[in-house]
Order: sequence, then structure tokens, then C-alpha cells
Amino acid sequence: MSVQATIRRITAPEIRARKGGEPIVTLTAYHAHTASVADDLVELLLVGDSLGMVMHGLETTVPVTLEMMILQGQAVVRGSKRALVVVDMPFGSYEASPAEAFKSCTRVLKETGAGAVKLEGGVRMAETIRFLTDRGVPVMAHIGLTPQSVLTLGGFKAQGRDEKDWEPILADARAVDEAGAFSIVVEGVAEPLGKKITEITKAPTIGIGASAACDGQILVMEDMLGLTERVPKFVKKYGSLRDHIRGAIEGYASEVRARSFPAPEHTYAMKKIAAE
Ligand SMILES: Nc1nc(=O)c2c([nH]1)NC[C@@H]1CN(c3ccc(C(=O)N[C@@H](CCC(=O)O)C(=O)O)cc3)CN21
Ligand SMILES: CC(C)C(=O)C(=O)O
Ligand SMILES: [Mg+2]
Repeated sequence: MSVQATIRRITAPEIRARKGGEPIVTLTAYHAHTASVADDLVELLLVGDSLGMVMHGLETTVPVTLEMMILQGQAVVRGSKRALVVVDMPFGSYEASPAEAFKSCTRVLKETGAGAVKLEGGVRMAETIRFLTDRGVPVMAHIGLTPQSVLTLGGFKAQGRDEKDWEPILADARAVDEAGAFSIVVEGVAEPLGKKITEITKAPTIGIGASAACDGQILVMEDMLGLTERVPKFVKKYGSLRDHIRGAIEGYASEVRARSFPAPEHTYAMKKIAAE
């Protein structure tokens, strides 16, 4: 058996090679259970810092910590076998310098077993993306609507809906592409801009609220399952888990109240005493 045979995961270079090919199917996952359900149906699982909003009820992703990302990254790696696991770097863990980013990113890769990291920012993060990729850290970039900048942007607002705003976003796309990102998340941009970014980059684009022309798509799993209470405009619900869960809990509650649960098959009988 070759040493390679033990590596069954999809790798960052394999995702990179998908540019212009079959669309790359990706979702977020925060836990072992959701990771294991989705693992063989998607190519890539992102442990998004959106977990702060979705799992913890925070208003933004700003308070999310490296410890939170590492804990859920470990869970997703344990729950999956085949998908490439990418962990979002949280606000404050990578922006100050390439050296600080390297320290935070290698901590994530070592402690979780994930195959890559993602960080937000274009031109301003290009030097860091080059520094990391040159030193063995595969980086997924994230441009357009970058939620960690919500405090300076003044809200989660779609970008590039006026053509005069395109140039800085196109410059971001070029910068992260040339810096060696293996793929680029393009979030919350006008549809023609999402298409244009996809046309000018060598790395595959993963759209969320961007364009069907992107090389792949991502959604927050809880959003598309219909589990999240409020969702952005770009979400399509492919399920209605909230209703499904409520139905199950109503069934349980009524049977507990009627004393019809637990039934005999859910209880332990006494051991039979051997005849004397
Ligand atoms: N559940 C969830 N889904 C996400 O996709 C997601 C998160 N949380 N948290 C992290 C970021 C934040 N994201 C967001 C959050 C809100 C809007 C939003 O409310 N947008 C409005 C206004 C758009 C505008 O004015 O331009 C919308 O109507 O979609 C968009 C993206 C995307 N990410
Ligand atoms: C929505 C994706 C791209 C993300 O960054 C997250 O889930 O945090
Ligand atoms: Mg994120």
C-alpha cells in the first residue's frame, strides 16, 4: 500500500483545479452530526464563524474567538471523512500581521486537522495570503460583503450594486488570486460583478449571494435547511427543519402528558428469576 492511500480527503489543490469545471458544492458545518450527514454530498465543509450568530445567538461574528473555531473545527473533522474541511479565521486573529496570521492559522490546522483556513479581506490581506501559502497554509479568501467589517461598513450590505463601486472589489479579487488563494468566497455582490470576478480569476469562486456563474456555491447549512429564524435575502430554503422539529416536540409533549410515552418497549422489565 502506498503512503498516499491513507489520504482520502479532497485537498485544497483539487478544489483549485476545479476552476471552470463542474460546480463545487459546499456548505457550512459546525458539528460532528451535521458534518457526517453532508460529508459525501458536498466537496467542502466550511466551519464558518457564522456559528457565533447561528449557534450562539450573537448579533455579529465580531465576538467569535479562536477557541470557539478550534472546538467546532475538531467536531467537523471528526464527523467527516471525505470533504475538505476549511476553518474560518475569527476577527482579530489574523489581521495585524502575516506573522500573527501564521501563528493563528497553524494553531487551527494543528489542533483541528482541517485542510485549509479562510480569511476575510482583499488587497489588504494579499501580503498575508502570500506569506501563509508560501509556508504551507492553504488559504481560501473571502471578498465582497465581509461580515467581520460590519462595524466599519455599518451593516451587512450588498456590495457593488453601483458600477462605480466595482473597481476596488475587482482589485480585491485580483490581489487574493495573485497571492495564491486556492479559492475565493464572493459574498453579497451584484450578480454581474460576481460573474465578472469569476471570469478574471484563476482560483475558483464560491458564491453566496453572488452569481450562478461562480465556480461553486456555499450557504449556511442551517439556513438552507430552514432551521435559522431569520435569513439573508440570498438564502433559498430547501427544507423546513423548524416545522419538522416542532412537530416532533409536539408529539413527544402530548405523549408525555397522556402518559403514553414511555411505552413498554422503551422501559426495562425485571429480569426473569430462574425456576427452582
Ligand atoms: N445565518 C447566517 N447566514 C449567513 O449567510 C451569514 C450569517 N448567518 N452570519 C455571518 C454572515 C453574515 N451574513 C449576512 C447577514 C445578514 C445579511 C442581510 O441581512 N442582508 C440584508 C440587507 C442587504 C442590503 O441591504 O444590501 C438582506 O436583505 O439580505 C446578509 C448577510 C452572511 N453570513
Ligand atoms: C457564509 C460563509 C461564507 C462564512 O463565511 C461563514 O459561514 O462564516
Ligand atoms: Mg465567515
